Amino acid sequence: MSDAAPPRKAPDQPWRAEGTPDEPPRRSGRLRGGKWWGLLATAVIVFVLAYVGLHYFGRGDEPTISYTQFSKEVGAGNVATIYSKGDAIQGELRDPRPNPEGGGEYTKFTTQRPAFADDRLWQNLSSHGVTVTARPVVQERSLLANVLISLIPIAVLVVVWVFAARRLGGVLPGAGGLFGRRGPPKPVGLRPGTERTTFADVAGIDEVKGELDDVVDFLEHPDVYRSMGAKLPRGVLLSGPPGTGKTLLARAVAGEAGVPFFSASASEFIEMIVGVGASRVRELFAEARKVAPSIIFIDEIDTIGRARGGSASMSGHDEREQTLNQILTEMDGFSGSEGVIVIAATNRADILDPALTRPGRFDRVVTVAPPDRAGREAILRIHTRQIPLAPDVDLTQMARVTPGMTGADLANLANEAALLAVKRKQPQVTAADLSEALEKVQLGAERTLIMPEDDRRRTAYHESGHALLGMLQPGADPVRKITIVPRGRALGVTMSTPEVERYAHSEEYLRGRIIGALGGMAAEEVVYGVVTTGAENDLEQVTNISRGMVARWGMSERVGRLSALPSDAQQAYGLSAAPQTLDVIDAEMRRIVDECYEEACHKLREHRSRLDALAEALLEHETLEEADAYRIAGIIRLTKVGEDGGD
Ligand SMILES: Nc1ncnc2c1ncn2[C@@H]1O[C@H](COP(=O)(O)OP(=O)(O)OP(=O)(O)O)[C@@H](O)[C@H]1O
Ligand SMILES: [Zn+2]
Repeated sequence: MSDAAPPRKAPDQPWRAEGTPDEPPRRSGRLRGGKWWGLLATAVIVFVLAYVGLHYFGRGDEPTISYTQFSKEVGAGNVATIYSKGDAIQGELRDPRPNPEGGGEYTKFTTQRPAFADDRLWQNLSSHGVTVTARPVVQERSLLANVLISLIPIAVLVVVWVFAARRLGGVLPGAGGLFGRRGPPKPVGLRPGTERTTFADVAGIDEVKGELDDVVDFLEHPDVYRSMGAKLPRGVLLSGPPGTGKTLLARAVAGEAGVPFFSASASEFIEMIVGVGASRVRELFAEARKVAPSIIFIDEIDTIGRARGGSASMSGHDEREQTLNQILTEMDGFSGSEGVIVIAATNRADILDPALTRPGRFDRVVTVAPPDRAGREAILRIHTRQIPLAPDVDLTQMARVTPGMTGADLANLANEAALLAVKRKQPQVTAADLSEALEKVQLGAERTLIMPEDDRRRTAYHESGHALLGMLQPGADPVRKITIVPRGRALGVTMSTPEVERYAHSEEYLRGRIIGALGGMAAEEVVYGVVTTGAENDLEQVTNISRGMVARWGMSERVGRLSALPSDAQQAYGLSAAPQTLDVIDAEMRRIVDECYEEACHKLREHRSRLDALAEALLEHETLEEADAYRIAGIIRLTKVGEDGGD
């Protein structure tokens, strides 16, 4: 939109767009546009006030004369015309008279007839040839004036509205619609001098950054990818609890690549009338395509993307579905080389419509977990970059006492501490400010799951049990990472992946897997004597592997070398397992699992000091990488010839 273009009518847009710092013309265009609006609004107000003033108060040339004076002039035959309304009289003389109030002569005048006057005025007027008009001009004028006056508050409101709307970047519903904040994407939210967000502003989620690296690379060099005919992800779904930095990450991807960033919240699409959401989605994508490569960020995608068949009201439901379909249609419509990448965020990935995660849509799902201790320290460093810290502040210690807190919580913590320091008129933020702020933030941060200390300890032992047994089994998949940072419904995770892809598994390997999976429960039993409910997933694994061993892979003497559980194809031919066979399968599975559990407990007792060491290290660091885990457990990882050794 050129600077002086007249306001165009357009639907308001629920998204915000941010240019990049390399696009100054657009930004300054918006600034000048703002001034122009200000000038116009001021001019309108001045004009209205002046007009009203002139018409309403601007009759200083008609002096008010006394009724006595007026009667005298009538009697003298000097009154030419009068206009009257009620008892108010306005009139004109034939010959000018000296003003009784002083100030020269007058011909026009106004006066007021007293209610008690009993002077047969009408006869008097007609006998002296006065033209009498009963609908005075003054009424017409005051009507106009009244209209204008009543317009003033509206005008003021409108002006305030426009300014507020521009300030808030279109957050006010409808304001943009009336006043045409349309045209090319406006870099709202990027004030001059604001630095762009980059990966340097994001800490504690390095894996996630790693997963987004190629997206950045693609946005930076779309031509390279295009000339190779390479297809790129169209949609990335960031899934994780609130405050873990999903929005920040999306913005950082745009910042790293130096491309425009459009952000919208899915809930904003569906607040309005049916059908509007879909058309807004269309507009949003059209705008993003115009300036591609670019990023569209859709927050709270679950509000429109939840699996169909929910209990929403009819119209709300329709609107949601239409909006969702429009998003899917737009994404399907990408040729894949346009360079518009959609990043969506949710904290409920579990309820999303599977249509969203189909190939060609949000086919890359990236989990964003709350940070571990080292991550929290890094985040605290980022958010205290601008804050002068007293020498007694120890961010490492701060990270240690903030388990479970997210990036947003930590940012809030740093800010609260700074506010306290300001209130106390200190030159620097001290350790005392930080710990007081922590109390305040923890009280307020209900959404954060802060695990009680004994639950953390139990989780640390549980994961250490899995990990240690994984490390002790000869030939088991190496342990890659252990963490007690909660992810989704899991309180902790131990990851082990094979060195090379395996296609056939020995019985020993499978038993090792079962022992490892039981390691968490076994550790709880060894250390606490009782087992908690955190092992559901472990038991699922155990069941699957043992059933396979017994019923599929012929690893049980009693069942024999039979495929005792018919496959789908076999079932189609009417094959099913005999009830006796099922009983035997059951008994054999139990035998294997019981043996494995015995062995797990036995091994953990034997290596109790290693178990303790791992658990303590986990409590301290929350996450252990492969090399550290093996070092702390004091286990030398045996590598096969030709493989790269660990550390
Ligand atoms: N990993 C992080 N590194 C640095 N700062 C972070 C991080 N995570 C969160 N923050 C801080 O918290 C703020 C809020 O995070 P953000 O809005 O990106 O979280 P979110 O995951 O999108 O949350 P929500 O689901 O509530 O929208 C960020 O602007 C940033 O200041
Ligand atoms: Zn477990």
